[in-house]
Amino acid sequence: MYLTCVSFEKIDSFELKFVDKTRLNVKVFLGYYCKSVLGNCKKDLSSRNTQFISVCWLWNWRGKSKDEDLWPLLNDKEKQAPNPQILHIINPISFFSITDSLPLLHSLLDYSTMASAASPTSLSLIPTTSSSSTTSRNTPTVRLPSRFLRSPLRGLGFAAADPLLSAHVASKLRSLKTSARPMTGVVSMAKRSVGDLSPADLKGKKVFVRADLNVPLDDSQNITDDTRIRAAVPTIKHLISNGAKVILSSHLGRPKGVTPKYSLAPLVPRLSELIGVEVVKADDCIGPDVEKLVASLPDGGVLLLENVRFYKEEEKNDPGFAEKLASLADLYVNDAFGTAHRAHASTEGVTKFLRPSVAGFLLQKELDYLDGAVSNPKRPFAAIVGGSKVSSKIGVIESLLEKCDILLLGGGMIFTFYKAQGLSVGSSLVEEDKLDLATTLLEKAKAKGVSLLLPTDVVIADKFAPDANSKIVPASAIPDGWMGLDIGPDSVKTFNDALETTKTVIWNGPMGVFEFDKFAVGTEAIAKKLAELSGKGVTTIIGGGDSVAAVEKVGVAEVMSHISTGGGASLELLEGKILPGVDALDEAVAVPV
Ligand SMILES: Nc1ncnc2c1ncn2[C@@H]1O[C@H](COP(=O)(O)OP(=O)(O)O)[C@@H](O)[C@H]1O
Ligand SMILES: O=C(OP(=O)(O)O)[C@H](O)COP(=O)(O)O
Repeated sequence: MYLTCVSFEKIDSFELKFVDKTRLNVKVFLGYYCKSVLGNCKKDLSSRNTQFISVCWLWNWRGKSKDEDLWPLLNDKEKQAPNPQILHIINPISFFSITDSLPLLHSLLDYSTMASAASPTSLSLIPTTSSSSTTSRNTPTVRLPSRFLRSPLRGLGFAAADPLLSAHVASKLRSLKTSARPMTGVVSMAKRSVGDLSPADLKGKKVFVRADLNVPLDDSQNITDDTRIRAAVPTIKHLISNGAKVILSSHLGRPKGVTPKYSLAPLVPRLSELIGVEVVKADDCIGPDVEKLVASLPDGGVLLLENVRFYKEEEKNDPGFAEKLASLADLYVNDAFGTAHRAHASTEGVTKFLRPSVAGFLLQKELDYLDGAVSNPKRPFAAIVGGSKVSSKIGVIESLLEKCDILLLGGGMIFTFYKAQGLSVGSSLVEEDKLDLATTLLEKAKAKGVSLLLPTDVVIADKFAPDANSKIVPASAIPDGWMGLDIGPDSVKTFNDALETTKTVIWNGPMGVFEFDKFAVGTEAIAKKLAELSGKGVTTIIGGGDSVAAVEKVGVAEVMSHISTGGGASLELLEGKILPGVDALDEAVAVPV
């Protein structure tokens, strides 16, 4: 039996068709990632007479062309596999939540029970609108009503790894068991967590923990916001209290080679204080000296490796470098949610060399929360995007236009849009190669009826410094030699009015250079507005190192619904993208049938 979901995006119902007569041998994949589902299917393609149920309801796969879909993941032999149902996995998009899936699953399984009693068979899910080579006029069909479909919804998190559901499906499958061949199990595709490891798995083990300790530092190397360090503590404490030796790794900033300014050394005192253990600091992240420090690490000890981005191999996800990192440890825990959208050596590469590779508590918590809140947001849903990582974040806007009702842009992002509209932007931050994209995005927003608001006035400065001369000008009147460093008061008012109607707001990227008091007004005003909305029951999610630092500075972090340690990561999650750092981790263990 092989059952998979095929693009549900533009359809409101689909059919279940019995397409093949084979002996019943059921394998169920409850999947979040079609990629993983396919990976698992591939393992079994070679074995004859294995059929699958693949219920991959949570992954919203947006393959735009054949090259981007799952087809290329199959090798030539697999593409010609005798099992024709494999074709249906080419572009699976599914939108079910666990709750929605239960009745669906029940009906599938009940129906397959009936069908198997009559004639052992194979199932395939085919959209009603599609034509399929495996559809035959005589195939029995069940039409599932559109209420089983919830669109557009996707998931990634651990909350959905409902063991009850896995157990339920397993018991259903037991009732389908035939003597012909045994059934294999129910695989819930959620990720394995550090909490799933037993004390015996951890005692005396060297654990490579990738955290995101990319905290803001001032010119004197003082930590200006320790949110990310605090967020990393529960996993580290759990490991040391179970007698593990923690080898802690992180990046800081975006250094090009070894740069003392980006050393992790300034984090050691705060980290030690929060963990309650004197953290040892290595001057490198690989090599003989590090190996010696690891060898002398006691059970329950913590060794902080130097900034992993001092090696260019980190961002290149160089396998040799990943292997060197991995060679320091016995197992891997990824707790770096803020960096989970990067396929780097310490977030993705190491998983190829370390088993188990599991998620830390922070990663788990972030996915649990964000998945629920942004995959099915209460509306109107607004996103506020600012900050300085224009090239990373401008691309996200296209997807946000699909999800949001209101999109507010601020920070360094806006000048690329102004310039694209023919305005002069002085010496403001501009991504020249994104001008066309900015124009397209403005047109798309209009066509989709999304309220995309750009600031109408800006605070400009004559230099990038806290003591710069400043003035407020309309967005259309930035003189040469001046740069925009904050949004102006009219824009704050317009943004506040727009936010007034919302039920969910996600914010990533400050509205201005809030580190300088003169240019912090716009950011602080938005922070205060979101705090006020939180008090009225609006879901408010703040993501990103600097955005979180900004709300901490204003003293309103506590009242927000969720403070996320990842800005780019939370936006990519919202986009429906696979986060490679999550994807690479071990799947949760199968429930045997
Ligand atoms: N108009 C601007 N010009 C230059 N830098 C800006 C501007 N507005 C905001 N920034 C800077 O953006 C940085 C934060 O950007 P980013 O890293 O994208 O946000 P986050 O860390 O919240 O994800 C801050 O250091 C801030 O000073
Ligand atoms: O600060 C981070 O991301 P964020 O600014 O999107 O929150 C993470 O540490 C990732 O850093 P990167 O965007 O340099 O890969």
